[in-house]
Amino acid sequence: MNPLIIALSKGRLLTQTLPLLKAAGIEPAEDLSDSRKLIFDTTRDDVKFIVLRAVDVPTFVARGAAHLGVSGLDQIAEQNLDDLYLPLDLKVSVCRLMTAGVVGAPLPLGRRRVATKYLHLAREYYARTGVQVELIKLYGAMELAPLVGLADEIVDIVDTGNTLKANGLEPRQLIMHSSARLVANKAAWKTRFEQLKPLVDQMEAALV
Ligand SMILES: Nc1ncnc2c1ncn2[C@@H]1O[C@H](COP(=O)(O)OP(=O)(O)OP(=O)(O)O)[C@@H](O)[C@H]1O
Ligand SMILES: O=P(O)(O)OC[C@H]1O[C@H](OP(=O)(O)OP(=O)(O)O)[C@H](O)[C@@H]1O
Repeated sequence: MNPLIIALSKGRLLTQTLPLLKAAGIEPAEDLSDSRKLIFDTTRDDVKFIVLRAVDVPTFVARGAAHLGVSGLDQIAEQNLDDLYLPLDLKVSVCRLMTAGVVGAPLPLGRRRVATKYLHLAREYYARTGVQVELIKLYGAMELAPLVGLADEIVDIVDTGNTLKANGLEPRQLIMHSSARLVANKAAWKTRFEQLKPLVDQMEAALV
């Protein structure tokens, strides 16, 4: 059988996932974080890691280019892809997707300008709550948008709230809770069940 491909992303998800994979007997053969390589051997001959941008992990797994991956539920929900199965909540990278705005600033009576990288989830949320919005797609530093008059509100990830506070913003409405999830390709979950199930069970046993 071809090696099992696990899609990971650098940053907080990687740091928090590697100990769980280690508990399942899988470690990278070299340090992932300061390498330019994108495919890595592991301590198991039948397992390889690929390293992607966090936002791309659901795509690789949904299309079967990776069998398993780690992604935030926010990203999974935003992309709303078929063919993904979520066998395990890793209970790390816990955060909330929220609306936020300048402390005390009134909202416009008419259409609200909202800056976010979560276009799909934001559109769904405002439609559900009956608010007319103009969505402005950004790729980062969302907190800046209300400060310079680009937007009336943002939709972004909040954890401690420190980033909002440091920029004079306040959290408003909760859209969803998120945490890191193991994502499996649905077909692979069936065809490779004997290989995947023990791995997921070992990771689950290592959760604190
Ligand atoms: N401050 C935070 N605290 C806890 N979890 C977070 C926080 N920010 C993001 N996350 C979660 O971690 C996931 C990955 O975030 P990360 O910052 O590693 O990637 P990214 O910013 O989406 O991607 P990139 O750095 O490639 O632009 C997010 O999808 C979200 O679920
Ligand atoms: O409530 P807090 O604990 O302050 O966390 C929230 C911040 O964390 C994320 O950014 P991150 O630090 O991942 O940087 P990024 O913009 O590169 O994703 C998110 O986009 C917020 O800006």
